[in-house]
Amino acid sequence: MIELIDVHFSYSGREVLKGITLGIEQGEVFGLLGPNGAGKSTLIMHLNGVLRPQKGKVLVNGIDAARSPREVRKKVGIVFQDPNDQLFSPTVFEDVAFGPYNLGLRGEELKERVFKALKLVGMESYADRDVKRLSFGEKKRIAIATVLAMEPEVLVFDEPFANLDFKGKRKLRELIERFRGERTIILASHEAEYLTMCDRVALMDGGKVIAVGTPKEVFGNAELLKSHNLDVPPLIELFLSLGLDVPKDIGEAKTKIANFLSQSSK
Ligand SMILES: Nc1ncnc2c1ncn2[C@@H]1O[C@H](COP(=O)(O)OP(=O)(O)OP(=O)(O)O)[C@@H](O)[C@H]1O
Repeated sequence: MIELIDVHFSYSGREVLKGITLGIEQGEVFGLLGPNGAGKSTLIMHLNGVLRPQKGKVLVNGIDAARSPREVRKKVGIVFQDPNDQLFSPTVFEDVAFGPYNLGLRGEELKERVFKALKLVGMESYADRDVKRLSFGEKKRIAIATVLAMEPEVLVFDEPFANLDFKGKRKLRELIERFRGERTIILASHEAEYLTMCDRVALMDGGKVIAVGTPKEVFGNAELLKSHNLDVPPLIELFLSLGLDVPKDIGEAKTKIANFLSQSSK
């Protein structure tokens, strides 16, 4: 679905992407893990042609993102790290309606699309609210809804869990599970904890891909993570030390522990 081939990018002569080659399959939940400044957001902005590689290529379903950004933007929806970069209308309804309106939706169809997206992030009662007066976490959930309302095939989330409360994080996890396999989902974070639900993870640092593998393969290498200034969450460390696979959430962690205890008592 997405192919990055030797992508290089510099800001004012300083190279921050140094030859990224990466393939992401259709329907995959893919994690980009890397410390601050690794180049995750810069890479993400290449996925819909906001930034263009100075060398190399980004292909979405075979379409060159730099050459056909308009076409690619219909396929790839990006939720930016800071919702203030994404929200600009007076009310929540208008902000969420903006994308589908531009896709040609009107009347009841538009209204249905907006409320469907708001419901997915648990914000349907916020439609008439003034965007400027929302809290940061509320804005973040609305920013997610603005992208969901366009129903893109690829959903990209840059640090989506940061600043969300318990309910916000739960809703986002539910959303990812709901779309698993159906849409391609890319999650960027500097915290491994939020990427355990991924099918595969790429570890990035210094504008390069250092490793790609399952969460077990990548997070299992604690020394590698620490050498790139990344924390190994205690829960992951515990599971790996017991020889168990990394659970994708607390529900799976409970099941794995229960099975482990029943096996050990036999
Ligand atoms: N517009 C810009 N102009 C100049 N340098 C930039 C610009 N945007 C980002 N950078 C620099 O590029 C490098 C990569 O930044 P980027 O935001 O892609 O990293 P990141 O992995 O997303 O980091 P974080 O986890 O902190 O969001 C950093 O050194 C950053 O300071």
